[in-house]
Amino acid sequence: MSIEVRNIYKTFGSFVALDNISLEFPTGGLAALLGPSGCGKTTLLRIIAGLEVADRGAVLLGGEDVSDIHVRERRVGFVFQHYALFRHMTVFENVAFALRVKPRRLRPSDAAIQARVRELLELVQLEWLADRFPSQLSGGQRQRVALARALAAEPRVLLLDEPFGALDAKVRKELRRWLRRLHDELRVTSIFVTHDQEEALEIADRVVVMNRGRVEQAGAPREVVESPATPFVADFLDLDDHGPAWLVQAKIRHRGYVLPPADNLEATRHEDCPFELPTPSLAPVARPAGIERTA
Ligand SMILES: Nc1ncnc2c1ncn2[C@@H]1O[C@H](COP(=O)(O)OP(=O)(O)OP(=O)(O)O)[C@@H](O)[C@H]1O
Repeated sequence: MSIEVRNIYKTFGSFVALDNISLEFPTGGLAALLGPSGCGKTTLLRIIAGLEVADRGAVLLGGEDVSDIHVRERRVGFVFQHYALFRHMTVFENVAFALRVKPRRLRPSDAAIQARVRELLELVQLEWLADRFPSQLSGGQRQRVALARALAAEPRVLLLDEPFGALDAKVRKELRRWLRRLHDELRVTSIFVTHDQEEALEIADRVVVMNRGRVEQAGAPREVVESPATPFVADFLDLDDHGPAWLVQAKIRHRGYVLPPADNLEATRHEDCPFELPTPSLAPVARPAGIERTA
């Protein structure tokens, strides 16, 4: 289901948190809201969810204006950075919760709930932990349970606010790739919030760069990296860390280097290169002798 926001304006007192935001998120996409702390990412996500009300503007799900529809009726799934699981419930019961609290006439039978929860736990690869309690899980496992729980309600769209923000870098990297694969399988229109450029560029198919309550640029990762629309975007995407192969190559081009032809590429390290090169498993990088300065 598509998501659209039209002319969203939101203030907190005299502070303008969102200043006339209009965006479209096509059905089945995985989009990232990217920007520095305080730029309005979470506020926009909460308005889409129905957890926050905009002063002006509209939210449309599948073309239908849901601005006045209560969060419960929007059928939106959320996963937050610190979205606490119910501590006194097992993993299984946490995931089953959304099904058990449905009104009686919509509630699946016990057998159907069992089957659905097993299926979801299998999807997030945690069926072997069904009987554990949240305190017996790692942070990454907890977030996967939170995702399974969000999916249990069969959301029409999925909103994730820094879902892996509290995890260490390695787990975070693994989980974001896993999320991408899961999304490829499910194709539920999803938006996630992050302040991590690499995370957004690596897994999203559309990146919205925000700054001070405004959209600076929205486009495919390659587009925002290769053709930043504003100085802010160029500056914000100037990554210290390496990213995927095409991103590293784009960075090389932007810094005044010309890449040698592809068959001349090999994984190596070059003293002149202004940033750390990726490991061979991540990407091919330029052979030292093949790199020419353009300026
Ligand atoms: N309930 C509130 N009352 C007053 N100001 C708020 C409230 N919620 C958010 N803000 C302000 O609105 C701005 C946008 O906040 P928001 O949480 O959307 O930013 P963000 O981009 O998600 O930041 P972060 O990456 O730090 O989570 C911030 O300056 C914040 O202080």
